Amino acid sequence: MSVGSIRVSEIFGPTIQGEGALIGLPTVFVRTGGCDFRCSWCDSLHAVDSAFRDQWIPMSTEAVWHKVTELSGGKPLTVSLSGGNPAIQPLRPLIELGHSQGYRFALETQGSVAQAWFRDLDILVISPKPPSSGMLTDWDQVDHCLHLAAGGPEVALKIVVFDDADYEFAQRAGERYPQTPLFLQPGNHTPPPPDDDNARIDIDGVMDRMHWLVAKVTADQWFTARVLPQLHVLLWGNKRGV
Ligand SMILES: C[S@@+](CC[C@H](N)C(=O)[O-])C[C@H]1O[C@@H](n2cnc3c(N)ncnc32)[C@H](O)[C@@H]1O
Ligand SMILES: Nc1nc2[nH]cc(C(=O)O)c2c(=O)[nH]1
Ligand code: SF4
Ligand SMILES: [Mg+2]
Repeated sequence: MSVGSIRVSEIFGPTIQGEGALIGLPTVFVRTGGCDFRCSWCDSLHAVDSAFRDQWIPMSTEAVWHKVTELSGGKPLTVSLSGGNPAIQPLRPLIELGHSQGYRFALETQGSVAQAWFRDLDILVISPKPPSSGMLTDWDQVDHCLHLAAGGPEVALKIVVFDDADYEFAQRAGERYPQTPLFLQPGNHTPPPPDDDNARIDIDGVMDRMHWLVAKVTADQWFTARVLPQLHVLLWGNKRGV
């Protein structure tokens, strides 16, 4: 991979942002390839598992930007940077280029890698990984991400919840960052078959966890938490590129 190139798994859209603070907002996704985590339930393994490495294309900033402007018809919108972990890619020049043309940038990351350029984003979504993921969250790194973003983007936390232990993890995150909007997202259990466009999902399970989560936050009087399903999963299941 040449210096400065971005490892891209897929660029798609416009679609709507299906998760969290920007839910429903039209967006183009740039999904980078490669992740320093391997969550047990990751729904984007095609951008994580090295078995898919041959599908990750090193692209120049200009080439990525050309595709984004083509998909958006040159009309500025919010670009969603996801992955994999987009924080391990050299994205500063892309953000700079897009801003010069009136676009906005949202980035989703697990909070394991902090970058000075987080400050240049418009929205930073940190999604610390709860126990069910099998990953360990390093809160010092999450603190560092928030520290570097201070004075820059809007910041939100988005925590996937499958069970009680995950819910308690989310509560601790809420206590640690009382000023930061926090979104709870029910987990989608179905193992994602990344190449199956008609991938079926456990919609009943997602809905059960959604009901359960609403009951939990209201019973606990956790009145600052926001509970949202993955809208794109409700609409399109595990289909890729939507
Ligand atoms: C695929 S990740 C990519 C960005 C980054 N690696 C991260 O985890 O934040 C985007 C979002 O999808 C969430 N996610 C992944 N698999 C999921 C699943 N099976 N059910 C619900 N949310 C999931 C992640 O927790 C994260 O908030
Ligand atoms: N529509 C849509 N919304 C999303 N929000 C977060 C996504 C992701 O995989 O990062 C995602 C995605 O893949 N599609
Ligand atoms: S951190 Fe994000 S992309 Fe990486 S394995 Fe976990 S959910 Fe998937
Ligand atoms: Mg996804």
